[in-house]
Amino acid sequence: MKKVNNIAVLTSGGDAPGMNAAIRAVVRTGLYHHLNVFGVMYGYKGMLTGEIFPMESKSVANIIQRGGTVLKTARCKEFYEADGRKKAYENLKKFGIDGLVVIGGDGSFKGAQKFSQEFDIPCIGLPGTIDKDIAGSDFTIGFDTAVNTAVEAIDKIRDTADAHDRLFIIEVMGRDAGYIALHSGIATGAEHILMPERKTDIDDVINDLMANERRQKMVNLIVVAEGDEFGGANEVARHVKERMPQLDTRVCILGHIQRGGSPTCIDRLIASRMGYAAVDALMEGTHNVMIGIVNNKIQYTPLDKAVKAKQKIDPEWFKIVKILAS
Ligand SMILES: Nc1ncnc2c1ncn2[C@@H]1O[C@H](COP(=O)(O)OP(=O)(O)O)[C@@H](O)[C@H]1O
Ligand SMILES: O=P(O)(O)OC[C@H]1O[C@](O)(COP(=O)(O)O)[C@@H](O)[C@@H]1O
Ligand SMILES: [Mg+2]
Repeated sequence: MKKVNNIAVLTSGGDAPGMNAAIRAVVRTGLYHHLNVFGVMYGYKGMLTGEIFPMESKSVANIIQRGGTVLKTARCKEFYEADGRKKAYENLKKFGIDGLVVIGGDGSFKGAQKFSQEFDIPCIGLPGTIDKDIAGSDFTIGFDTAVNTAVEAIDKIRDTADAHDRLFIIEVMGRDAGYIALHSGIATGAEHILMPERKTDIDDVINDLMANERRQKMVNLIVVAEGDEFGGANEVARHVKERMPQLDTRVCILGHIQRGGSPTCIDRLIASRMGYAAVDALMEGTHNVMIGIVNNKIQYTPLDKAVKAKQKIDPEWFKIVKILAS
């Protein structure tokens, strides 16, 4: 059964709440199976600089509830180049590492895919990103916490919007994916949700705002994903102010607050389960897959498929938004 002896774990790309719970699960499961477990600091950057150290059970004590990542994270330019990846491989080999768990987002998986094609170190990916821009899993580690943070913030914005009869245009994170916008927008009763997966029709937005004004619905919330092709909250606000200068319009960009904080129960659960499954996968000799959870079951997706196929948003959601905000 045991195809590996020395495994390493790292976190890469944007941090996400629950990454610590995933690290803990990988370390403790690895030790349970008598593997040597190494931590790599700062993602691929630490592989290049050789910041690699042995981990024990107590290295991951008291972290399940903490946001951020105790292994730190980074975006690493050198890893895009073959020379950089070779240097990283040589460093891993110095420690005899024969299996790697990469906790990160789509970019990290692209890197892991290249690395595992070039060298004889199998990689297992765990989807750790607030954006949920990865196929092969119903949830990504950090998404639920980020959405709940956004919901809490938007609820507060609604209070002040209501007090002043204002339109608020709220920008949430999501570089290429609108899931945070969709989930937080529906959960807070937003009038419009704008996201990269769907072309923004600004006339439609303005027409709705005009209709709301006619029927004296004065509080309006528009949630925009930062990656919306129309240009984000400021751009939307510029158009609205031009066409409806009488509206009292404000912009609020939620920003990095969405990346921090104690992970929700869901994020801790999926991180723990995925971390455990990652070690299983390495031990049974499975190579270069992402561990996902689909319909509450662990599912393996080849790394290249996880990053290529974007999750699709069911158009019915937009109908729901429109009906419920009417
Ligand atoms: N196409 C690629 N080839 C090699 N390495 C990559 C590639 N894309 C991303 N990476 C590596 O993964 C790191 C994290 O990717 P990034 O897109 O910033 O974050 P995330 O993994 O959260 O999506 C990058 O800084 C880089 O080191
Ligand atoms: O913290 P940075 O480097 O400014 O990156 C911001 C980006 O990271 C994210 O928070 C998460 O994206 P990744 O998971 O791809 O790292 C995006 O929503 C956002 O666009
Ligand atoms: Mg990404």
